[in-house]
Amino acid sequence: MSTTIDYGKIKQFAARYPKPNGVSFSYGTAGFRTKAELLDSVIFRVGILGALRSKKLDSKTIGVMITASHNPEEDNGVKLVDPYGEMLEQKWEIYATQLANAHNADVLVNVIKDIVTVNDIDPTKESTVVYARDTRPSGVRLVEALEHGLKAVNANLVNFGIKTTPQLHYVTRCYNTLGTEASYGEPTEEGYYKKLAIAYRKIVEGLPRLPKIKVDAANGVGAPKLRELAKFIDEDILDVEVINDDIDTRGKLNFQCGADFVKTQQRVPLGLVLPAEQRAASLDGDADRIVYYYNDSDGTFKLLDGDKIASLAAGFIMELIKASGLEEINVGVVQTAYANGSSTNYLTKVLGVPVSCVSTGVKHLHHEAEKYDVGVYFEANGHGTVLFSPSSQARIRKAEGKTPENISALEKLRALIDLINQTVGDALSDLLLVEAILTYRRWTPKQWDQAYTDLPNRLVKVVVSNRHIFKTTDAERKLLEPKGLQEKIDLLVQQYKDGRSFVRPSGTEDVVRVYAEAATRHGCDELAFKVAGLVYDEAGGIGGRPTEFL
Ligand SMILES: CC(=O)N[C@H]1[C@@H](OP(=O)(O)O)O[C@H](CO)[C@@H](O)[C@@H]1O
Ligand SMILES: [Mg+2]
Repeated sequence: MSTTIDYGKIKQFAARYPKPNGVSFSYGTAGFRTKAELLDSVIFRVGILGALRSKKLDSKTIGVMITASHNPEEDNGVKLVDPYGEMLEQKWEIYATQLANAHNADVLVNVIKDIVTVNDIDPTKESTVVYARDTRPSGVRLVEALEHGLKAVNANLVNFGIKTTPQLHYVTRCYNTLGTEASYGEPTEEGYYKKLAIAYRKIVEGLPRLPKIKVDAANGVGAPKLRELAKFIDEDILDVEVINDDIDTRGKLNFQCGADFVKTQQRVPLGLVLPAEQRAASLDGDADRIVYYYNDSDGTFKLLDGDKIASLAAGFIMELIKASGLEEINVGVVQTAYANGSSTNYLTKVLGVPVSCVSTGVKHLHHEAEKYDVGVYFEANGHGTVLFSPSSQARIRKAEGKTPENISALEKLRALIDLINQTVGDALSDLLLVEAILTYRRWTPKQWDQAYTDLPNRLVKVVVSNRHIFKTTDAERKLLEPKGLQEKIDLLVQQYKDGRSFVRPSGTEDVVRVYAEAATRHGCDELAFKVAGLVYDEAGGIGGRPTEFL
């Protein structure tokens, strides 16, 4: 089969995937995401872009994931994954947007020609794309559109089937490191489970097992995959019950369950009976996020979110590094503006770890975390992981340790390097990470929670006529535009003890998000709804002013 680009063939294929009229697409924080019925042409074109990216990068394998994560079942989305499992390079996001918006086949071909010329791509190079989808029914049709895009440019297709998003990131890195010194593992689903299971055993072996954990899988792909993973881990070291595991009944995916629901509603998901002081966790629809929680003895719901996980992980890793006798391995934590103020305070003041704040979106966190020897990054919503730099990995693997304490800590650090999916936040890998730390520390969820108390916080959406007029600075914590709005927010914030509030346009939904926190629940809610009211009134609110806005 010829590998070169045949523009006539592209035009023929493209005719089957006309761009819908009157819609404009944009490759945002999480790739393209919208109603599934609008996405056929977009995904067809993403196939073409994936192949071009592979050609550009010396025929490395590129990943494509079809999912809309925690969003409603009728939505879908797509994102490209670079060779080492990272998010697509930012410069190429613009090409994705240009391709998606080309209004006919001729324009499409011209955009492709431009990408080839500007990037000096050798069209005759081979290209390979590995792809997967979540359990959404629309995924079947959209995978076909992707395959047509790939065939239009004679790419090699590797269908990875129904998988979690982090599994696709994992396998992409595995393919590109196969047989090298940096080999990330076996490029199969089974290889993924084995790697995690072996590492988990190394940390918890010989320690008393924790009580059973219930995991809400959001009726998504996490359900069968967690069950599969559990098969590789003996019951004597992990006791897990998967709930909300119905991936066949329409309308159930993420419906009143899952990590996003639990985080935003601050209550247990549908279908979960949770006795006091027992821990449970929720995954999101593509299993790249996880949050923990429990009910206190008086019935109060307590959330252990991404900030709590970051604090738990950073504390544990710092302790191991100290015990290992290795010197000068620095640990840092990366958060976004949505991190609870109490968590930042705990990390900096109690753990004494440097914390950086970056813009929302995994790529920003990941990039910043790479600057540390060990970079822990988590979004408050439960997406995150830990990155060990190549040099810190080499040092940890090489060190022999002088004392039994050194040796034991080094063994655990080595196991952590394998346990943690370093390509991207991974709910299954993070679940095992948290379970391993809790087992090691013999902590109940309440003991874990005692590190610090979250400031009451609230997230509110405001629907406006054009969210693109909102321009931010300072890791999205301040508004530059609309002019004058930030000053008014500042005046409101000053009225509340420990008050903090910021406004930014969402990168995944057509809304503006308002975040507020303050010393009391009443104060926090009042601040959030006053700022939301301000945004609605002064920046083009539409669709009726919600009654709770002040
Ligand atoms: C407040 C919030 O949770 N924002 C989420 C959401 O982004 P927005 O740009 O806020 O829509 O989706 C992103 C992708 O999943 C995730 O990275 C981010 O944390
Ligand atoms: Mg997700």
